Amino acid sequence: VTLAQNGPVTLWARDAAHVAEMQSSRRNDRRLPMTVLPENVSVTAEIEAATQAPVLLLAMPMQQMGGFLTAHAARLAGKTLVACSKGIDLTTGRGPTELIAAACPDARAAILTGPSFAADIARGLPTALTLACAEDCEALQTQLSTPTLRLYRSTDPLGAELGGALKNVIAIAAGVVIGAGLGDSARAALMTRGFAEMSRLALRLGARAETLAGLSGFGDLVLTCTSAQSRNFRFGQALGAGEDFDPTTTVEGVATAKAVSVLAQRRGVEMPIATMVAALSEHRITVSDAAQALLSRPLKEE
Ligand SMILES: NC(=O)c1ccc[n+]([C@@H]2O[C@H](COP(=O)([O-])OP(=O)(O)OC[C@H]3O[C@@H](n4cnc5c(N)ncnc54)[C@H](O)[C@@H]3O)[C@@H](O)[C@H]2O)c1
Ligand SMILES: O=P(O)(O)OC[C@H](O)CO
Repeated sequence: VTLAQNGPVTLWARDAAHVAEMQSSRRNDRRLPMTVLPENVSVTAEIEAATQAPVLLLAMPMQQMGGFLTAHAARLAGKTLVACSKGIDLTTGRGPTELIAAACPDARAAILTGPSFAADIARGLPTALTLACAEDCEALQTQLSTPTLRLYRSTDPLGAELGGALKNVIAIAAGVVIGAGLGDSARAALMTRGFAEMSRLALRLGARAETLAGLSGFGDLVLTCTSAQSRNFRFGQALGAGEDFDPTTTVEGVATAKAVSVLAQRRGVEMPIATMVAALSEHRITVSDAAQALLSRPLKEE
């Protein structure tokens, strides 16, 4: 919707019936109700039509990205592929740009990530994101920036995608704290220690500290841990309150917590909050036992 301010956009959906619905109503009520698609957004179910563009934004759930890339690798060859997904692939332990590099070695991979609710962007509310690519991406930054979407470029895609992935895990934990009535002070402590955990793992994997301190890490962590617009936060809140949550809602932090726990153990990095979120999400531990386990850890320097 926002990129249509810069020129024609093709929106691809797999389901022809849903495409027909969107073409006639000019809305995607299932995913972005109340937003009318601009005239120069054309909707198609034909992947051939969608992959005519030189630049493609990949915005499907993280655990679906690998399959999509493999299925369409030939059509994606040589394209600029901008991943918008946040997470770590459970099967390979890879982030979005690594999945792209593995499936489409001659495509140019970038990650677009940061504090952004789709509904805010679609409403034209001011939003800032990180666009990270291994090589300089100044032209792409200009092409994808709009009057209300301000992109900052980075050459640290690893750091940017780890920030986007890990913040979802901490956001679940923040939701649990609020849902369980443990209070705002506990949430602030958890966000701070969660940021320390995110940075510890990301730097061990080769990311830059300044990337984690930027929009894709700190910025997205603050947004997602403090807003009920966040599905990860709301999922945690329901978990903390012992309530059910709609299983059809995309909650990227659940799979990411699982993937991170394995990654952290393999690399010998302490990730107590992520490990606890994985255990809570799988109902292997109660909220009170999880809180007790975190609070009773040995005292240490900050
Ligand atoms: N919604 C937001 O505010 C927001 C903001 C920034 C980043 N993201 C990220 O975008 C990614 C997608 O999440 P979302 O919010 O759009 O979820 P969503 O549940 O709203 O929509 C997911 C879309 O992906 C499609 N899809 C599912 N499997 C697919 C496949 N195999 N191939 C092609 N399309 C498929 C679904 O049909 C649906 O249209 C996530 O990684 C999320 O973290 C979301
Ligand atoms: O709804 P969430 O929790 O997936 O958050 C959406 C975006 O990632 C916020 O930056």
